[in-house]
Amino acid sequence: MNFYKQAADILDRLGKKEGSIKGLTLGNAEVTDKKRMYAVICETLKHNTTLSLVLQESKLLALEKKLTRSLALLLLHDLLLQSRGIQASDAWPMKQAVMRHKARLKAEFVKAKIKVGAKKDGLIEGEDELLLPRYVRVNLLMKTPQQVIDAFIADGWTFLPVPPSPPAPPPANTFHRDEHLDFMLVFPPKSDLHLHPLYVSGVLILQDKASCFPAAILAPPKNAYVIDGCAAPGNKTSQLAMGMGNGGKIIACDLDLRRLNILKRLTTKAGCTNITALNTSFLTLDTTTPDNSKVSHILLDPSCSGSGIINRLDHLVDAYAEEQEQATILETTTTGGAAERAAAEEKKKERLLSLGEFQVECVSKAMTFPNVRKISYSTCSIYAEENEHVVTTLLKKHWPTWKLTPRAKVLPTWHRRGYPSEVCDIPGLVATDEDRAKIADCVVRAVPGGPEGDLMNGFFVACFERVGKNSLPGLSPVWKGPSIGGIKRTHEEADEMDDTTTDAATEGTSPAKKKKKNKKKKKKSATTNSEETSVTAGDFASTAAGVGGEGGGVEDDEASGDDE
Ligand SMILES: C[S@@+](CC[C@H](N)C(=O)[O-])C[C@H]1O[C@@H](n2cnc3c(N)ncnc32)[C@H](O)[C@@H]1O
Repeated sequence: MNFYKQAADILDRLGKKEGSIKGLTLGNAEVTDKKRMYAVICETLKHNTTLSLVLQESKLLALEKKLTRSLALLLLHDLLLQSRGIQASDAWPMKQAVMRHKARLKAEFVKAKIKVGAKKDGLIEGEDELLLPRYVRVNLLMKTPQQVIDAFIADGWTFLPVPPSPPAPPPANTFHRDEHLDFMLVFPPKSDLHLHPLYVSGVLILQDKASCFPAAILAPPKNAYVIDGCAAPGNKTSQLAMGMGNGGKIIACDLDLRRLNILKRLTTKAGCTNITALNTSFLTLDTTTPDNSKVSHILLDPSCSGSGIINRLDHLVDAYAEEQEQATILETTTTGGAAERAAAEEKKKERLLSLGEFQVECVSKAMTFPNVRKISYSTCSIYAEENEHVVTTLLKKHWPTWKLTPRAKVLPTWHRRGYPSEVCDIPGLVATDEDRAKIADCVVRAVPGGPEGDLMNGFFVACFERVGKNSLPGLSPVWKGPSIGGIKRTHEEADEMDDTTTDAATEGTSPAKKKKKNKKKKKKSATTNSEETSVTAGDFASTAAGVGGEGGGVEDDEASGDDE
């Protein structure tokens, strides 16, 4: 396809929120010159305000009926802002349609820049930046946060002992520790650390805060067998490895070989030595192999709409989408745009439903591993269809064997929880507002952006725990218990039940031996529990070290693997 037509198609899809900039350009197999495409899309979006005004004032679309709005914007961008002009054959009718009005368009561009207060290059001040902090995960496999803090202070940075209040990005040349994740440092927006020796050597991992939540919540013990089911490009995998101190074993599975190769490169750079990368579908894994049947923890961060991801440019997509919609309404004479809007809305709904089905399938598959006890499910989506609705469907399907891990063990000090209004009814389980609120409280959300948002990408995490193998008629749902205490009691019951289950294997041993074995088991379980708690709940409250490793990773991140 002609480069400009393909670019126009991408702009249209961005306008309909069918993906993110990186996903539709760098991550798009149909695009051959990915870097050029990414640059053209970014630049056109950055100049959208000025170019749209040129389009409107010149009435180009009315004069040249074959031009679409997105194609016209792209061609105007190259005509007005690129010294080399439009890179297409002079015989191409679309180029001719623009070039016929070249003088007029240039004159309108001069006027438009003055009108919108744009700088010399047609860019409005501040239009290309969104002030999110630069989050940096310290790779605890290599250095402690204090060592990194000292290194930055030695470089001339000022360390803030407490984060700004109310929450805001740190001012220029200052940085602080994150208040929820002890391995995380927070720098001012636009801090470019790519050339910093600590980044180059794998000590610093550029990873959004929210994307560190799933591995921190899952927090497998050091010797565990773990699967990261949809792992590439691998920031959450390396966070798991970090939290496990390179102990145990992590099977990192991804369908996409190119992305899996990025995972291998990144996790090697990060010094991870306990990861086996598998290029296969998580959905087809054999749960009965010797390794897989030992798996106790699974992290699932499956493909999603990516609607929560913002980077410095994604806010421009929002503005573009809005303008696109307005323009469609104005330009559509027959239906006033209503039919187009309804069709686009329907398409979006279908896509979310199909993503939701895939996500349910992934978690349901995870629940079939014979010894799995804990599963974290996450998306970088803002839509309930991929979040609360998926969780409710899973509870409906798998209750009472699986329940949600209560807030006390899921980033308890993180304020933003699920939306109760999006928790669906489950007959016999969820019926009242109180039920819905309790379910919503178990899960974590992050609202993208700032200042109203959480100064990070939009995100969602839920954690499921197996209640017991021989479950469980009559066990109260956690949120129907009398209090948080009720939740705890349910956990203890579950642990006891697992003990009972394991006891089946000790049948035939003498009572004395059995007693000894049970004692041993109790001791072992205490050790395991202390390993788990050392990296989970309480630490979030106290911000003690080791919340469970570094992780994150954004679906679209390509060459670097950074969460940008
Ligand atoms: C959101 S991304 C994962 C990001 C990753 N967890 C990180 O933090 O770097 C989703 C990944 O799921 C992979 N995927 C999609 N379907 C899959 C399947 N059936 N089995 C395994 N991986 C799959 C995609 O290739 C993509 O790399």
